[in-house]
Parts: sequence; structure tokens; C-alpha cells
Amino acid sequence: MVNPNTQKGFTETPPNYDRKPELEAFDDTKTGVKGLVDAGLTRVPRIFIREIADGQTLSISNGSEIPVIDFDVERDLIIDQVREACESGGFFQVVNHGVPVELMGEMIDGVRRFNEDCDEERRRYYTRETTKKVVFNSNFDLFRSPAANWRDTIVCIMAPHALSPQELPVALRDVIVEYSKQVMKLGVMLFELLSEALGLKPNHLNEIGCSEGLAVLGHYYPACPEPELTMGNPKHSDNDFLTVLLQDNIGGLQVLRQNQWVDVPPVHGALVVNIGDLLQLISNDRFKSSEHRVLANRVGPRISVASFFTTHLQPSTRIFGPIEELLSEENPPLYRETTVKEFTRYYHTKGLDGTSALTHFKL
Ligand SMILES: O=C(O)CCC(=O)C(=O)O
Ligand SMILES: [Fe+2]
Repeated sequence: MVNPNTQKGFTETPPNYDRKPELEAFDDTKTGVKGLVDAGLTRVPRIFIREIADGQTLSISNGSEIPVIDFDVERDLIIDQVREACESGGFFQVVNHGVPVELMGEMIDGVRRFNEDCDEERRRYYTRETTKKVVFNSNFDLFRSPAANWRDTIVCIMAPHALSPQELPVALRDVIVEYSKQVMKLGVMLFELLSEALGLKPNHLNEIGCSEGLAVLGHYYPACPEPELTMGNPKHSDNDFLTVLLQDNIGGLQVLRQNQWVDVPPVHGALVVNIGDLLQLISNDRFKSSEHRVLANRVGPRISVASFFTTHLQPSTRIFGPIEELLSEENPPLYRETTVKEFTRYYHTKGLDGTSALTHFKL
């Protein structure tokens, strides 16, 4: 393999190369990958370079495998389609979902405004403190992952306790409050459909707390001069119950299906829905989370907004395990019980290394 550092005039990466000072220098700027791009960088710094560029290893199909479900049809038909999508990969898109399309565009614009605001404004929110309800940083797992990713993220914890508007950055303050309200409504509806798809009473998943917490992540993937050397978001499954994802029209999101990466193409007005690891756990593997990733791109910025239904930052004492109504002699529990906080801790200590936190909870 060609060593890209050789081309950069580093000659060779020394065998005793210590990444830490370079990671620290990058983190200290508090302006993320966008800050590097603004400085006019034309090569990808080595802290971002993956030994195996997993972006290029497997073939890619055209994304027609990811179903687009219209919510403006008869309920029974929606439930059948949702059940099928959840049992065969846990990744689908929805249209006519009730979140106004105009608001979706405004939310993307809000994330853009924040990330393109002056350095000083972004630095105000830059932190690695995991207890804060508004956190901006680049690579939450910067000091643990094998390679950094070409992405900056702002996380706002919108539920169960509402943030006071003053805590939110001005650039997206109004829009994120309204968007979260709408996504929460959609989430409650999705958990009703998922409950029915599992043969449970419609309120089951909402009653046990699946829609209690909402973390909204605004991702900003700047244009990358050498996208084949790094990743926007490496292979992972989500550690929540459910994710509702809004992506702009750039593309690059892919889901792993039978060892093949499949594009999740942008569809105007659609939201992507995917099952998280916690829903896999409580459904006792009836519904599976899927691994996915985002490629770095040359034409960005790409912007997406991932709404995570989880309570990990405002933890409750609720215990989650495989739902009793789904268990039988032929269907014994596959996982032990846990709290959202304990479950999420595994994910946060290991970072996005491509292994599922679920394995730690298998019986
Ligand atoms: O940016 C995207 O399209 C996906 C983001 C994602 O996978 C995540 O936030 O977990
Ligand atoms: Fe994800």
C-alpha cells in the first residue's frame, strides 16, 4: 500500500510515532475538522488516516434494497411494511411522516449556521465533558479510536428535560426546539407501530420508556481533499432504541447487508429510521440493529441530523431486558437485563470500533 504520509513529505511514519500530541493539538484548536479545512489544508493529516481504508473494501449496490414506506396509507399496511423492514435489516425510510418538510430543511440550515459560525462561537460549546446537555466537539472518541473521522458534531439533549433556550446556540435555538417536538411526535408514533409489529399492545414500547429521552446530533462532514484515506463516520450500530435520521442531498450513508455496503440514497422529504442495539435487546433479536457508516466526500459539507431515542445522558433507573410477552420456552431470553446508562457505558468506553455493545449482554 502507498503510504500517504510519504507523499506529504513525512518520508515514513516512524515506528515509534506517538499520535497523542497531534490529537491534543487538534483538539486544542476547538474548531474541529472545519477549522482545518478553513486553514486551507490540502492533504488529510495522519491522525485521520485509516490503515485499511474500509471505505473501499466492499462493493456497493444502488440502495433499492432500503424500503421507502409511505405513512399516508392504511395503518395495517404500514405495520406490515414496518415489521418486514425491521425483521430484515432494521433500516428504512419514511415519507408522509408528519414532520414538515420545510422544517427539515430549516433544521439542516441551523446545523450549517452553527458550524459555519465564527470560531469563537463554536469554541464556547466545545467540550469533552459528557455530563453537559449541549456538547460540540470533533470525534467524541478522538483519544480512543484507531483513526479520527472527518466530522464535527453538536449534541443537544432535548428530552426528557427540556433545555432552557439560553443553553442552546443562537444559530439553531429556535429550529431545534420545534424540530425536536415534531421528531418526538413521530417517535411516539413509530414506537406504537413497532409495538404492534411485535404483537404487543400499541402503547407498550412508549410505556416502558423507549421514547422518554431524545438526543439530537447535528453532524457536519466538511469537504475532504482525500476522501479515500479516511471516513466520515466509521462502521457502527446505534446504541439507542431507535434513530430518526435527516440527511441532506449529498449522500454517503451506507448500511451493511450480507457483507455488502448498500447506499441509503437521499430521498426528498424522507427521514431514515433505524433500529438501535437497545431495541434489538428488548425485542430479543426479533428486530435487529444494522451496521452503517458514512463515507468522507469531496463535495461537502454534508450535513445530517440524527435523533437518538435514548436516556443515556439523563439516566433513569428503569431496567430493560427482553420483553416478557415475547418470550416462551422455544424463545428464551438472549440477553441479561440492564439500564440504559450501563449499556451506553460500554459503547462510550470502546468508541466506534465496529463491535457491538450487545455482545457484553448476551446470556
Ligand atoms: O450522518 C449520517 O448519515 C449518519 C450518522 C450516524 O450514523 C449516527 O449519528 O449514528
Ligand atoms: Fe449511526
